[in-house]
Amino acid sequence: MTRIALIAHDDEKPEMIDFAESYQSYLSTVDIVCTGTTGQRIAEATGLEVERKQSGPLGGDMEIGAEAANDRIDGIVFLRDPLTAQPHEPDISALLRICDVHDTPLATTRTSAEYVLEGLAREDGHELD
Ligand SMILES: O=C(CO)COP(=O)(O)O
Repeated sequence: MTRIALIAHDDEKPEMIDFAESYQSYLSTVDIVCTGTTGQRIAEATGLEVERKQSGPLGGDMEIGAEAANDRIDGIVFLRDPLTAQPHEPDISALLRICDVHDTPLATTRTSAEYVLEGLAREDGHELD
């Protein structure tokens, strides 16, 4: 089954929830994996079933990166906060790098996230509303 990672920094969590609501019908057909707090917020807001890793600062980005390194992830939406320094910046950079290495589709903005989801949905033969 298609496996999609959803990750958002704190300032971007409202945007991520809005995004997940917009694509809820498609997201309900795939496996979703999230960093801890993002997953909790998405599950509460949408009722979608999500697998939650550690929170980002506690290693969640690295857990998702490990899956990307094993080609287990079909796409990642990572809404980063471009204006706030993160204590776990090395982990974030490592995740982005491993996506480059494995050609894992990665979106870091709302519009690029829409393009990635639309591409994955098309591959899955899912009609978006
Ligand atoms: O920090 C994050 C990604 O780098 C996100 O972690 P949370 O989803 O646990 O807030």
